[in-house]
Amino acid sequence: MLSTELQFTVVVPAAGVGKRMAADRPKQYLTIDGKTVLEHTLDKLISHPNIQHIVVAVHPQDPYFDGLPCRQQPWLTRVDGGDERADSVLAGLNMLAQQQQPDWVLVHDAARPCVSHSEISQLLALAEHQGQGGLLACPVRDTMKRANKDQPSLIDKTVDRDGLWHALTPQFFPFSALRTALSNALQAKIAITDEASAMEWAGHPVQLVESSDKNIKITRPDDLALAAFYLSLENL
Ligand SMILES: Nc1ccn([C@@H]2O[C@H](COP(=O)(O)OP(=O)(O)OP(=O)(O)O)[C@@H](O)[C@H]2O)c(=O)n1
Ligand SMILES: C[C@](O)(CO)[C@H](O)COP(=O)(O)O
Repeated sequence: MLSTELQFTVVVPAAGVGKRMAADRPKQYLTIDGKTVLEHTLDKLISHPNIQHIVVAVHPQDPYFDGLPCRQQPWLTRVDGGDERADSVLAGLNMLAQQQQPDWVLVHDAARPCVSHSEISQLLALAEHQGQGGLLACPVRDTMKRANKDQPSLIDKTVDRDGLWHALTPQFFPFSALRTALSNALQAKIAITDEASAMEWAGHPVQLVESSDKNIKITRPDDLALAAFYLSLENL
């Protein structure tokens, strides 16, 4: 059990437009049980006993965020997001660097409201025992195929799934190392789709912490009902 003296800050990238969801608004503002996906995620995070502050990266022209009841909470800071998720995360890290320079930082997708406190605690324990950062992940369970580049509906080959994992969030790293790695990777035009890939590129070891596959990222239309189902299980 983590000591509650250990308190952490989370950067939540929430500046996406949700193209794949194809809804009338960005998916983080779609609602489940009368609450937006973003609010579900923020409530889940701030109710964890070891989380004290959240920096949310929001699209500069976002018309929804300022209308959320939690907007005035002292534990919440807004920052303008960027063109890509990695730019939004870096904007949050740069905001934190001006305020507090924490030892460690969590990064968690706004679109992942189903993460559990126990999974977050398992990840945070890396700060006490390993000293190396890591991410929540779940092992691949299906046979994996790579499509033919020229004929995408044709299989090019089967990919050995042994040792393959789905990277999820939160991802948890020493603050200064992550900010440097992410900034340098973006300057080098490296394709960065999660924080771990920046840390890997910079040569840091990254730990895999097994997570439930309930910790889905709401991405496509069917995901919203699935997330609602998983959230309903939390109240049983
Ligand atoms: N420029 C961006 C792009 C994405 N995100 C956030 O990163 C998380 C994961 O990204 P993704 O699922 O790809 O969200 P979208 O980019 O909105 O989805 P799409 O790719 O379908 O447009 C989401 O919480 C999203 O809001 C962000 O903060 N800034
Ligand atoms: C960070 C992430 O959720 C880990 O799987 C994923 O890389 C986000 O990718 P997206 O294309 O921005 O959804």
